Amino acid sequence: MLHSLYNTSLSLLTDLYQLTMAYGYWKSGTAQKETVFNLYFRKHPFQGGFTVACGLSSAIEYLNAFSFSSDDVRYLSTLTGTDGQPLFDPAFLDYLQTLRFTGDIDAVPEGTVVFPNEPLIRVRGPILQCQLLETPLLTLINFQSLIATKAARMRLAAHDDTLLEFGLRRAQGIDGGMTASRAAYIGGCDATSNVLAGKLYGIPVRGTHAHSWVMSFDSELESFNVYADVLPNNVTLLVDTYDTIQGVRNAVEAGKKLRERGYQLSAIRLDSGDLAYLSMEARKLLDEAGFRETAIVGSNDLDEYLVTSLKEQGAKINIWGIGTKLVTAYDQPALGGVYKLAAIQNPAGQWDYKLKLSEQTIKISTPGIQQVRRYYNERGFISDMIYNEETPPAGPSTMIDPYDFTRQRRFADATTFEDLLVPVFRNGQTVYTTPDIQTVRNRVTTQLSQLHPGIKRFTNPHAYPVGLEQNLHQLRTDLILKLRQK
Ligand SMILES: Nc1ncnc2c1ncn2[C@@H]1O[C@H](COP(=O)(O)OP(=O)(O)OP(=O)(O)O)[C@@H](O)[C@H]1O
Ligand SMILES: O=P(O)(O)OC[C@H]1O[C@H](OP(=O)(O)OP(=O)(O)O)[C@H](O)[C@@H]1O
Ligand SMILES: O=C(O)c1cccnc1
Repeated sequence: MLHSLYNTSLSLLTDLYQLTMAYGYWKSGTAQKETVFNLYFRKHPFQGGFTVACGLSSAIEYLNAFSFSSDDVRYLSTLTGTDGQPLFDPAFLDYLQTLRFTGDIDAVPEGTVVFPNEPLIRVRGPILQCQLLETPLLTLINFQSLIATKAARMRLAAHDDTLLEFGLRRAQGIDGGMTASRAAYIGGCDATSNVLAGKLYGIPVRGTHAHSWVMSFDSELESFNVYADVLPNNVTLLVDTYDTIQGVRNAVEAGKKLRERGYQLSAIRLDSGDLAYLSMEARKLLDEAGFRETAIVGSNDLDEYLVTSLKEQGAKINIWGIGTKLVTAYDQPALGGVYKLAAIQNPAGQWDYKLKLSEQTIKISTPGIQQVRRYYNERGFISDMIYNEETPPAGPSTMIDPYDFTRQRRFADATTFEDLLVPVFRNGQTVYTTPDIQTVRNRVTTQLSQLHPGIKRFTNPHAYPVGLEQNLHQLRTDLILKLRQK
């Protein structure tokens, strides 16, 4: 039975302004207005060409546990405004105590490769509830998608080598460490050093030993022999505490003793110096001594660029231990996912579409009850079209680049398509079976294998085509013009 950090109510894990707006809706009698919000991002992280959606299972747990306890409302009752008077009417706090999520959610399954402007989560329901979900949904999806994407890039760099996530000690706190371990596994790591993540999420755990083990003995060789004695079935020896080449020779000595007992020296680890040169030298020494099966682990501030470079240099590393730069998403510490109102139902039961204007074209939102249609040919997926479910494409449709309407595309070469958002909640009840973590991880592998290599490259990746279906594009354009005229 796996457990999670999100299955107790975390309803106060939100920004105060969500609660003041909720209060405003309640007080003005508009709390029940039916709305649709979309969660999406505008730009891939790491100047990359793809993003891996991650965090939905945490969001589902969060929503299932969503409620305000008497303790929560007691705290809210202590909040005061600028005049020192209570912020919230006690009747509103009573209302909060009975509040549950009653809406619908459609979402892209975890592990799906996604692109800018595509809704990853679409929330439909009373405006008060939808608004309260903005901050927690963004908290859960932004970070996990960021780390899953970073890990997927590491996986692309490492090809078929083993990838170990070693980041807990450098993570952004406990939750940063826990969710990073989960997302890193989904993105393509093979195991984590984080034992609690292993227990809670069912991720394989792996590890070597630290320099302190070696330093605690009078000699390196003695430290290796004792380690091999006590854990003969898990021997990876860290060889760089004093002199790496001598360390490899000592590992070979310890390995020979281990062999006499019927065990194998599983690996050595290099954690400093020139990892290309030292791994090639170590490989020679190991091979000459008959330890051809002994692997070489490389660690030390690695990222996808260094792994790529080291492989190009001919490094003989076949297991990569990656910590800081993975779990902190070092070169881009946040994914800028946003959550925008896209439609409000009017009293006649029709949708009034909503759009946020901006001087920056990229920040103008898109209205509509959005769905994403992904088109495939025999090699993989070739483009995505965002459409309004109220005006679905009838047959082959033209899609239009939201930032340049002269860029249009028809799907002449597509053989099949699939709609990416699937029903997750209906009337507040889960209608989705969360896949196990292995299935999610496999989805990432499959999806990346279907993506053109130009989109996966790290430098100036090719932009995957994503556009708006022509009716949605027209709706958006008309709304922009109308709002600008006001
Ligand atoms: N052949 C190489 N090509 C490019 N970068 C490398 C190579 N070998 C190691 N690096 C990287 O260079 C960076 C600095 O390594 P450096 O050798 O200065 O660390 P170190 O001082 O040996 O290690 P530490 O400070 O942990 O003891 C690390 O990110 C490391 O992974
Ligand atoms: O380098 P990372 O990708 O973050 O991987 C984790 C690092 O953590 C350990 O180092 P330690 O905490 O002993 O620090 P140090 O090697 O930097 O001295 C380990 O030896 C790795 O070098
Ligand atoms: O097991 C290891 O080698 C390890 C674990 C955490 C951080 N650095 C290394």
